[in-house]
Amino acid sequence: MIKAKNLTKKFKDFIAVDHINIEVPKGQIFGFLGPNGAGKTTTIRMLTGTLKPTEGEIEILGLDMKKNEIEIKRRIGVVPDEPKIYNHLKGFEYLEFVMDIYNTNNSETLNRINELCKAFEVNYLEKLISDMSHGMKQKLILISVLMRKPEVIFLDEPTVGLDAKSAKILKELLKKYSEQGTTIFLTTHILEIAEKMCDVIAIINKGKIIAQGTIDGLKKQSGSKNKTLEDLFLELTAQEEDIKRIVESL
Ligand SMILES: Nc1ncnc2c1ncn2[C@@H]1O[C@H](COP(=O)(O)OP(=O)(O)OP(=O)(O)O)[C@@H](O)[C@H]1O
Repeated sequence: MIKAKNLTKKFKDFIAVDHINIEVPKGQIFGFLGPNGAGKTTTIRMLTGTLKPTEGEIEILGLDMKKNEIEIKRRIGVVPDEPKIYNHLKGFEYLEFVMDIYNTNNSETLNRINELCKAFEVNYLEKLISDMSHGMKQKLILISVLMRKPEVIFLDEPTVGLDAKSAKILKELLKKYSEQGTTIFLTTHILEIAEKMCDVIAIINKGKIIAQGTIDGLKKQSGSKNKTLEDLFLELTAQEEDIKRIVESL
């Protein structure tokens, strides 16, 4: 469903994403982890057609991104890390706008909006987006994506700004959708989310994928099944010694 081959992005001389390979089959929840600045958002932007790669191939839903960008964009859903949406619109106007773009202004979608609003306790669709908090905007974007039931969903740090109940509902919903065949690609800094939700994870560091597999598989490779994902992540990204040194110096 999601394939990237030798995917690379250079910003002038700086290599933000360095020849990475990713393959996510239908119905899988794929977790993309990495320290700040590792290249996660840059990768998502390339996979979703908002940033042109410097090198490499992308295939989504069996379609080549170079030839079928519009078709891919029509069939995927993207929840970006920053909820940048039209501030001058009210919540319901934004949802209507998205329904018009995707040509899904029908009773089925309206019913789904109602259900999703109830689930995420969104009772502020009359408010202007400019007057909404970060979490309120995040929930509006989530609804605008989930209401369309896209076949592939990309989420960049989706639980940031969400209260505990909304975050839990989102996690449960994503699991349910994946069981129904939706393919999910998400980034998170919350390793517990990765551990509980993801079928497969990849860890990116300085633009390169340094580990990829199931969490159990990665633990086995590291030689200790008792390690937590946090231990494994810090070890692989060579941050464990740094942390010891920093804490000792404080
Ligand atoms: N438009 C740009 N121009 C120049 N450099 C960029 C640009 N976008 C991203 N970068 C750089 O590419 C690197 C990867 O950034 P990216 O946003 O992909 O990281 P990330 O893994 O998503 O980080 P975080 O976890 O902090 O969100 C960073 O060093 C960043 O400064």
